[in-house]
Amino acid sequence: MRDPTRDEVNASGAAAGGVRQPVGGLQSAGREFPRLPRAIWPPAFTAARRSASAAAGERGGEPGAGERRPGAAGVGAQKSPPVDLAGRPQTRDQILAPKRRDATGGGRSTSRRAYQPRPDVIRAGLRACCRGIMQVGAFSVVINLLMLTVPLYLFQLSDRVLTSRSIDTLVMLSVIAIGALTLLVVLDGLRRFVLTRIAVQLESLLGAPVMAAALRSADVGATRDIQALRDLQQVRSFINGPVMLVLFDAPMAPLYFLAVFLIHPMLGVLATLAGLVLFGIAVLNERLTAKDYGAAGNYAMRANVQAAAQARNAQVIGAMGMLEEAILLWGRENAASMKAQVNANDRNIYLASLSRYVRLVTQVGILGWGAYLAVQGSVTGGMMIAASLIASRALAPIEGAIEGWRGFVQAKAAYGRIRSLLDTPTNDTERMLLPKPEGRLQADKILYIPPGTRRTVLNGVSFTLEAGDTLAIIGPSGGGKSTLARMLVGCIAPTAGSVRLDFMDLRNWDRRQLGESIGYLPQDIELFPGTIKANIARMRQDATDEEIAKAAVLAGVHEMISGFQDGYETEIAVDGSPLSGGQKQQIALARAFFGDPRVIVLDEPNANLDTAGERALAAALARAKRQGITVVLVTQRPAVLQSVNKILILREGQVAAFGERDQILPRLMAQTQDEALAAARGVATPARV
Ligand SMILES: Nc1ncnc2c1ncn2[C@@H]1O[C@H](COP(=O)(O)OP(=O)(O)OP(=O)(O)O)[C@@H](O)[C@H]1O
Repeated sequence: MRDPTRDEVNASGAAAGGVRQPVGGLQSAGREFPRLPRAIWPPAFTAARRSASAAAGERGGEPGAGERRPGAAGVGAQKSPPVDLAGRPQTRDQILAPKRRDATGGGRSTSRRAYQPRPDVIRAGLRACCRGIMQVGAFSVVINLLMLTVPLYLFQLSDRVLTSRSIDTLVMLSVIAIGALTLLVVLDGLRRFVLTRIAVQLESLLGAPVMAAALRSADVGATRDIQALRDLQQVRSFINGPVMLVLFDAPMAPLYFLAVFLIHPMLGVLATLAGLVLFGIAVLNERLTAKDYGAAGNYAMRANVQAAAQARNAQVIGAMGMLEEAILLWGRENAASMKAQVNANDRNIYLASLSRYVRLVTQVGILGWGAYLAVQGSVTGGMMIAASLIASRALAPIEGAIEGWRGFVQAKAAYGRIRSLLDTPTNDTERMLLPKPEGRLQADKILYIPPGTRRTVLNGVSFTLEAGDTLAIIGPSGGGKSTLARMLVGCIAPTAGSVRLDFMDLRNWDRRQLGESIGYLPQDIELFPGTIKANIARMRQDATDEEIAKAAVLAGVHEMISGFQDGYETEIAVDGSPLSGGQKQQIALARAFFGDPRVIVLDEPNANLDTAGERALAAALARAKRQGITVVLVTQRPAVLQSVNKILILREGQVAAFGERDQILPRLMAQTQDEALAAARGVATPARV
């Protein structure tokens, strides 16, 4: 059987979540992910591949995952002219310009859509694994029957061979036993292979939806961070692990009890009683450890969040000698996690030891009672030994479940977190692609109370910008400027009211199309590890060099980039080096200008700029205006106000003033003068604008 390629694994990721795959499949920074090892693949994988292709078809004829989209050159790759699905050359506008679906729902656009996770992604994932799970179940039934080989062999040796002294019988029985054991080992290996692939398949199906959901939850300020990805790995390890095999073996335990009963009812009663005692211990184990294991997991999660935050702030920690405090902060959570873990582990060890003791005593008990019955002539010696071995086999899954309980609890908790993350309602239903916006931006009575708080951050904010307007949002610190900026680009949704682009509520835009029409420079700039050009191109694989250069020129950073030895190919590290703070800001500015956006929101774009940088920014704003791009900039610096035509003053979440710059600026200056005079006289002035 042919092993699935990375593209196919990638495609299975698309199957559940409708993921738009990066052009070129699982490629990262020019490197290909290693192929999966050749091995036996369960037919479930083939089914998943088929459903993946079907899903790709459902999404409006997108090319299959891993295929190169026609015309997609990739950042830095050899460029070839884009062509449409029929092979006709296409311009970029034709590719990106949305095609409306006709009223009958036909003529669906081939333009890329926002990532649309399926609501039933977990169920789809489990369904795809169903066939593999059934295979493992079938293998387990046969394996558990074959497990009776050794007891039966012993029984036959003792009661048949030793009494008849027949070497032929011995040879025949030995051949049969070795054959059965060979089959057992092969099937056991096979079921482990299949489980490994089920685990990989589940992760490849859920990886993209979980990653998307994790990013989305981080977007709205949730702290789940990338924990969900760790959870997914935990679930995969569990599926691969020994406890999973125990779970498959457990349903066969009654068969063994029945076999002991058939040997002698009294021995069966003894084995069953031991089984009930072990079951009781298992229940007790669950009661005594679940809470502490849960707490240990939660503390460990918090410790990881602390560690990640500290890694991000490593320079601050180093520079200001905060290492001890940082370790203390992380260590507190970690210690709490370890304490809870030790508590639970201790109880688990006591109970696991008790369960082992019960099993061993049961084995001895069956042997002893068997010997008594043999003396009485009720059973033979071989039956006695076989009964002991079979009873031990019957009790093994319960004992294994107690020992592996921790893994089970942790995997269950991880799965629960993944579920709740994927079940979090999103606004990502499939949206009709709209005509390319012109840039008319409207905020209508926006109220914003951050989820989980009672604090009103924005209250009744309304304003309208025509395409090509340049608005400066100014106001005191904490007034809600950055929150408003994030809302204008659709990062957060208003609690009430709406933000509209070209009359359409941002929530009704296709997320990908909206993103392509918007440029955003946040206050805290993080560039991605990669080249300058990949960063400017928003990591898009289909960006052309021309588009990248155009964005850099528009943002006025082409000259600055030329100063680097490797120019656009300069590699940016995780910490942003070799770029300075101002240079990072300029690259992020070019990123905001990339791809012909119609609205650009810049949050303190000049915070790190020198005079030359500010001049470049002013020129960029002028160029944007000439191109009819609507620009909103949050600023604290008066210099940039010369480049805008509208000003909005935001104070305590409310619009204190909004209008043409030439009307607002004189009032602002008059107030500044009043304040300066009042400060000189030592009296406070009431806020006017
Ligand atoms: N998710 C949130 N939860 C609670 N409070 C929030 C949240 N987001 C913002 N705030 C509060 O809203 C207020 C406005 O924050 P915002 O960052 O928008 O202010 P700003 O005007 O941009 O300030 P600065 O000029 O200092 O950047 C702040 O007091 C902040 O604490």
